[in-house]
Amino acid sequence: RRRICGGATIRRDEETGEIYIARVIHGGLADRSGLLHPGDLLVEVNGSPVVGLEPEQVIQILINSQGTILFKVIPNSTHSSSSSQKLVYMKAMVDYCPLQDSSIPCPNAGMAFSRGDLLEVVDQSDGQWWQARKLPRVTSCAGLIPSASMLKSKQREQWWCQPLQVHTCIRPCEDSSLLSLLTDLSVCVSAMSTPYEEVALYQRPPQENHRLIILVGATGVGVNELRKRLIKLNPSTFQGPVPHTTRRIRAEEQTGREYHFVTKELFEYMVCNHRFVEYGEYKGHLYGTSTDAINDVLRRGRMCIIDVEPHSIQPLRTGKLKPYVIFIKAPSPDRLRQTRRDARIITNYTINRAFTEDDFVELEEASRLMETKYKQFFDSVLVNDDLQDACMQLCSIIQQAQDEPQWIPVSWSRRDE
Ligand SMILES: Nc1ncnc2c1ncn2[C@@H]1O[C@H](COP(=O)(O)OP(=O)(O)OP(=O)(O)O)[C@@H](O)[C@H]1O
Repeated sequence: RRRICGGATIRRDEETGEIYIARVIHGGLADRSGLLHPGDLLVEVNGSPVVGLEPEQVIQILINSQGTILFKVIPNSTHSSSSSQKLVYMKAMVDYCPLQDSSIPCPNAGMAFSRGDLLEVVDQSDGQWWQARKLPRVTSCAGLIPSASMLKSKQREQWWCQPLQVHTCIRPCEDSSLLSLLTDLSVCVSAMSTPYEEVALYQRPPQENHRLIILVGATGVGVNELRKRLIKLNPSTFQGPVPHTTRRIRAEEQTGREYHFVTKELFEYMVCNHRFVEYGEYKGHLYGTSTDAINDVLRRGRMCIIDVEPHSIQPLRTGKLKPYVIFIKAPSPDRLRQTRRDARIITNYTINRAFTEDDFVELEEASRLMETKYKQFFDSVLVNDDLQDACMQLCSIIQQAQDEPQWIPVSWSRRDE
């Protein structure tokens, strides 16, 4: 059994009754003193022998002590300096709460985190429990988090033991298409196999292609409007990929400019070969955005801006595209009503009308759900309040994404990716 005391956890050897320092919490009191190390045998606390005591009794001695606390320890001769450990950075792809985890040796020393949090892992010497701090750093003291393998087995356990959880996990929030359902399932499965994603700071070398910029947001929040405005603002820098379509070419159009006009057979062939990021049907014709069209824009040295459904982000997360994902978030309900007075809801076939009260409620809810569900994939969140402001903020976020160091998965930098 283990308990925490002054930034260290202790454990009792059940055979001998001896009390040992189990781990020293990085940045805590004991760590800063430099005097206690994992494996040290605790002999006395303030002159009282502790051998044979329960860890709780040792804690009680500490609680009752006033002023200086005196430990008598026999140092662990084999301990290796923890300061020599390399810092590793991880993005959490799952949520974790130590207070709901019965297996944690010491819940008080645990650190809660949620999907998308950036963790600085300071100690991986234990195969089961690591020590980490959240970034940006608010405290110098680290907390216990389950190791990747530990978290994987916890996730697997939850998956198999709680069928209801699986159901919740895969329930799509904004549309119920089979594709969305399957992609949600794949997001869950991938979070189970990679609960932490190792990340590193990446600065795009000037000669390398720009990072793909992905905009996502709930229907009607203004993703398309922002994308269009951005491209209009600086068409020589920002560009959208040229989509493919099976509809007939019109007199004023040119293939490869407005669209790549292709036959239905070729389109279907491309679908089968996974060449589309997204595709769909409109008035009996097929339309789609291909990865080749994205690469065309990037190869020409431009910044490619696309807007996709959130379930299309995962397949785009590759070392070649190094996508930077910006979530376009709905503003507060009041601001939504004030700013969208002249806005129009336009959907595929027949609808082109002003926003109603129900639309505002739905939009706000959809935006909130989307953020909760996919936040681990977002690099930045932009509130689309005043349109001009949002457009300017978007420009500056994109500039930073391209020119300043950003956290990306380390796997994206590997040559074999
Ligand atoms: N910040 C804003 N202030 C006022 N009106 C806005 C703002 N952002 C977008 N709009 C307007 O809201 C309406 C919906 O925007 P838009 O078509 O870009 O939504 P969308 O998120 O792309 O939706 P969809 O996914 O259905 O295409 C448009 O009339 C657009 O001009």
